[in-house]
Amino acid sequence: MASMTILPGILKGSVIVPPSKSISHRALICAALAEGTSNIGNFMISDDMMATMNGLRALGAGIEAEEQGAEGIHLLRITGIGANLFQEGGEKNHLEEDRLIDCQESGSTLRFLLPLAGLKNSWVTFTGRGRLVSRPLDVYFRLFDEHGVSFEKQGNSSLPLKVNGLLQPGEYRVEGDISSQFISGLMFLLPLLASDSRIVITSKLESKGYLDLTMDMLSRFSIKIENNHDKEFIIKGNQRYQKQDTDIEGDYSQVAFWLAAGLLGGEIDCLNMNSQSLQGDREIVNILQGMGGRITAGQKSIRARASLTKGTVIDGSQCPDIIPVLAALAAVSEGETRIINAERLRIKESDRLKAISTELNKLGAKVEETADGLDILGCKNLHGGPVSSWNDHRIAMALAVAACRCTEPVLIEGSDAVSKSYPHFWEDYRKLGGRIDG
Ligand SMILES: O=C(O)C1=C[C@@H](OP(=O)(O)O)[C@@H](O)[C@H](O)C1
Ligand SMILES: C=C(OP(=O)(O)O)C(=O)O
Repeated sequence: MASMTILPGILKGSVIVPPSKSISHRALICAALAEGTSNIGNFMISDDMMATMNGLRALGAGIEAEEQGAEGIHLLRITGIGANLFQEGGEKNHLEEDRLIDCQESGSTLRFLLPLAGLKNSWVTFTGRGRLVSRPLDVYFRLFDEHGVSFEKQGNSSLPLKVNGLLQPGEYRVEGDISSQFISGLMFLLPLLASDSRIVITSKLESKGYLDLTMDMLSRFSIKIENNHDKEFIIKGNQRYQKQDTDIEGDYSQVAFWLAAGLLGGEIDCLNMNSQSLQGDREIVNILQGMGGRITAGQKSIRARASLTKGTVIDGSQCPDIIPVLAALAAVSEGETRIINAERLRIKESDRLKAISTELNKLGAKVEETADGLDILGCKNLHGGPVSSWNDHRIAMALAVAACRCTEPVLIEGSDAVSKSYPHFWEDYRKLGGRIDG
């Protein structure tokens, strides 16, 4: 496990925000299911992306990557599985044999690729590590029982998991408040089945913006889903993905770190953004402005300038991934902040409510965990000291932002966790003037 020491100081300058991880997963999967070759530009190969790329290769897709510029950005050429997936004995029909898919620590990879294993009558084994082995999968287990897929696992942990198709079309009743990833996963698969299906949402729908991203990418690849007021999704069977070229836009979950850092003392220009994006984490702009942050959003860039931010109430139900960095900012903002409806943060790469409150408090913050969120009383500065990332990329990056307001060095243990979504985070931190040892 690597560690880094961040010396006191502010960040200033401009940064090219990495491409959206969520959109990249979706573009990869759609291209892999299409007939013919699709090109995906501005694609960054992080650990999670590698997991999805390798998983799709195991299912039969061809994926080649060519460097497209600085900082790990690539152009991918994806030869889709297309109709071969359905032809018994087809030349590229790799699903005839047992397949192994290592999802590493990526919840999206596991939950998006699992239903695809239900396209063929052969065993596919899913593995993973870290917290992924205990993140919830019960929704799928129930649906697999109801729709004709066998699975085998050992004891209480979900992984390794062996699955054997064929998933049957029909009615899929899914809770809306555990993970939207189950719903996205079904949306990728159900259009390929021989007859129509519908997904019925049985409780409050959270992380809804991620379903919008899924349906948007599906429609770009010619797959249609009818949305009945986010309560029911009607999906015709026998649809076919059509190849498509696309470029990935900047990531609003990642820009959140740089915007918060900009408000804490410097002035940061964040480039490569799409002001019309469907990403739910675009809400970061409104939340930061609501806290008094001087944020100026243009068509393709967002600027954050040093500001005296104030506490507020933040509802985490639709934008879970930006909560850790908002907690870090709130810890050094004037007054109280309440983060509510954020229970799902407990089932991410760490229990993020526990992780961020524990680590910010080590730095001298005043954060209390509640059942579904955090109560934070802002301080002018934090002192610094040793903290842990809990092996969670978003905790590591949030602590790096908090370090901008620390009077002493901050030692982050497990700083390499950033490779899950943003492998060159520390280089960008340095480019913005951050002083790092290690
Ligand atoms: O679909 C996606 O790309 C994601 C959905 C969200 O998960 P939940 O729906 O489980 O909240 C989010 O936290 C995750 O980082 C990415
Ligand atoms: C929770 C995350 O991703 P995943 O669910 O794909 O592991 C994340 O990136 O914060």
